[in-house]
Amino acid sequence: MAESWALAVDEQEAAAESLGGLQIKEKEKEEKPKAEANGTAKPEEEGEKQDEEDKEDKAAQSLLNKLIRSNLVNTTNQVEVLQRDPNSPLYSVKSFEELRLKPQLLQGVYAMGFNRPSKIQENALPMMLAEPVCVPSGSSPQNLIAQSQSGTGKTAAFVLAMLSHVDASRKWPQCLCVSPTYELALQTGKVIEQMGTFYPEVKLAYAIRGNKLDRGMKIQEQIVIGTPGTVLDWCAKLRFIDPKKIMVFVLDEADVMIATQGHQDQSIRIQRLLPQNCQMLLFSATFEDSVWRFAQRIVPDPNIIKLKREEETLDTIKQYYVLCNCKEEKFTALCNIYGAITIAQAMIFCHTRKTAGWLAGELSREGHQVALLSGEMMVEQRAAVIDRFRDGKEKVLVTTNVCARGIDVEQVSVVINFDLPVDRDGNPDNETYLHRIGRTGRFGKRGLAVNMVDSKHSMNILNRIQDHFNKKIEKLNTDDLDEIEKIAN
Ligand SMILES: Nc1ncnc2c1ncn2[C@@H]1O[C@H](COP(=O)(O)OP(=O)(O)OP(=O)(O)O)[C@@H](O)[C@H]1O
Repeated sequence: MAESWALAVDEQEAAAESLGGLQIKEKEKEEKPKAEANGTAKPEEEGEKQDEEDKEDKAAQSLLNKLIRSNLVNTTNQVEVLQRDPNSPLYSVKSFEELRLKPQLLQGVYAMGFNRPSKIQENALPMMLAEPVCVPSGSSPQNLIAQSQSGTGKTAAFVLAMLSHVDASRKWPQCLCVSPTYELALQTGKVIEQMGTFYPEVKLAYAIRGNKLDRGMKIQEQIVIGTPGTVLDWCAKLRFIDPKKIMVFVLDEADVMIATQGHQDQSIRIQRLLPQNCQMLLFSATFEDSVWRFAQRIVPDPNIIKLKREEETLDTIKQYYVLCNCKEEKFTALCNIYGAITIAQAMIFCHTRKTAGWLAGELSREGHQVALLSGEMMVEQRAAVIDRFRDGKEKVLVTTNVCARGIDVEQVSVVINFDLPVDRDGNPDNETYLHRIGRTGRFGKRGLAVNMVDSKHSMNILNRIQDHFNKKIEKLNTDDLDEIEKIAN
């Protein structure tokens, strides 16, 4: 059985490599990047301590979301629009034709399988495409700050705006896009290349570490995408780009940007080099005060578009807890649950990598097809594991919270908190609890959540979670098969 577990891991890793993430991985090896952006582990130190250091990594999470997302996130919420000039009519479009795009771009949009603009695109696109971009000095173009959760079509929107604004006959950079990390820049670059498939005259350059150019060179590509440090060097120190000729400046993932030391200042310094009539566009998945303050420094006189996140609720979830004394007992309880009810697919959350690894091994020995998401995996490997699980190739996904934050696997109806979610100070992490087991209105299917409690402390955590949501979490006796069977009905 141990071999089969090892085989399963090999298989998962092989799947990850075939994803094409390899290219990034090799580059990373060459250039010895910091561990910050790619979700790779720090040098191997055994044990729980390291797991605790396994801190949330916004950039890695954002990349993971991009890698596993193939569709738009649907939301029933309405877009809020604040126009710079409240007297001007509010334009929104329901089709891409209405935007009068260049035929090559319309073809690119349709080839990507987009039939109609997403909610955020309906309002953002007409604003961003409003002509002329280069307005006479004295007035400014339509600047935009847009916030909506990941997967709502922001990247596609600003890529289309950049491609629409370039003059392909001019051989110098006209659009500049900054992304928080090397990997995110590559990912957005791919979207630019894809959408521009039928517009080959427009070229793209990557201002990212490792892309060394000869001194004195001038970039001829019309669009440049990169990370703040390299973009700033290329504009200011090395002068590969004449910032005064930039017409559109995009700052993507502002919330991730400000979480990285130095990026905020570099972005502001880039922005200061740009001409007054350059269109400034800023995108963010979240909009806490710090992001808002940053946005206002980068984007003068903005239009603002916001789309609220679809809230998750516990209304359609049956919640239980099981009392145990140790992890072995928790495992037995889990086996009893599996023995009593049919579980199509389940996600199991552990606090540490070590527990997750142990549990995955035990489950595998019991004959389950198990997928393991672990912190030492590269983001591309994690994406491949999630893809396989979504395709039903494995029936159980064991993971730590850090790895699974923000991931939606719609078909999962059973969630097991093998360890309860706590924050770094050991207090209940209500938000994570809700996110693990909650459902949005769209997936209002019934779900089942089982919490394993193994100490007074975790009982206390559970009680506090229960009080916070004001929803009863029932006790379940997993030694009583009849009782377990009932919860499935
Ligand atoms: N109008 C559209 N119709 C159909 N699919 C779309 C449309 N716009 C974007 N998509 C697809 O939806 C997914 C999410 O879009 P996009 O990456 O632009 O969102 P985002 O808000 O930028 O999210 P993230 O910040 O995670 O990148 C992508 O797979 C993209 O190809």
